[in-house]
Amino acid sequence: MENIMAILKDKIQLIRRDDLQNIALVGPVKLPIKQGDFEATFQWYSWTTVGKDLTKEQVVQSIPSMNLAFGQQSSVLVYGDFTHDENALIRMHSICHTGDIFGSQRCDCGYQLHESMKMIVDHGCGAILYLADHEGRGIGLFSKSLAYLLQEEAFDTVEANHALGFEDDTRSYDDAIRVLQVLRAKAVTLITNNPKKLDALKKSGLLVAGHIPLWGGLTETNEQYLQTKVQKSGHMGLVEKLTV
Ligand SMILES: Nc1nc2c(ncn2[C@@H]2O[C@H](COP(=O)(O)OP(=O)(O)OP(=O)(O)O)[C@@H](O)[C@H]2O)c(=O)[nH]1
Repeated sequence: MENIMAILKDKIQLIRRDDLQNIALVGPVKLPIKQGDFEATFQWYSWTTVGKDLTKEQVVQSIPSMNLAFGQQSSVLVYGDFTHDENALIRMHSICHTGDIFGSQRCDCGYQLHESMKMIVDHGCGAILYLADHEGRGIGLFSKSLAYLLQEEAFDTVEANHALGFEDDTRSYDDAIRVLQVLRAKAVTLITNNPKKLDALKKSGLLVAGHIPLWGGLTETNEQYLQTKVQKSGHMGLVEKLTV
């Protein structure tokens, strides 16, 4: 264990939460990425919650019994000198198994993920927080498949969540913000169309320089989904762009 801790100790940070858990943040791990013509090397961190009293060594010792493959862990891709650069773009991206992995055209998630990675690399500095417990705006993947079936019967995305007994949006940004605060104290510019994400950042006391809307990837199959976000969820941006 001593040998292992000599390697890992400086790569693990324990971040305080207000409850009985802490966040264990691990990284950076060098992550070279290639997506078609796009290539860049990011620094990657992952995090999970752990018992409040655990030391770094106890965290490492307890991971085999934590069944982490059955839960969801979030992560962050960092680009450039994220701590010191004056201007950093960030994206808090809610996991979308169908859009991000399969390239589903029922939503714009895959487009937003890949476009924001390019924007951050073009800008020279930033981070993408990939929030793994946000699937379906917080209802989970299985429930999202049920919601999609209802949407095929004329429910919109918000109505489908409600019909299944969920709130429209139950996502929390608290842990992501705590991680962000460890990685950077200077102001950030958020890539989003969602005012709730912007409010969460501002309320946390984090310095927010502004936001950049990201509309695109519009198709016949996601047009209604995007319209509903503008009409019912208050998403900001260029509404006139929403015509295929
Ligand atoms: N419940 C539900 N969730 C969906 C649907 N389509 C995409 N999602 C999820 O919606 C989340 C993304 O939320 P969006 O409302 O698209 O966008 P946002 O994150 O609020 O805002 P942006 O920062 O502008 O992307 C992801 O977790 C997707 O899995 C759907 O039809 N129903």
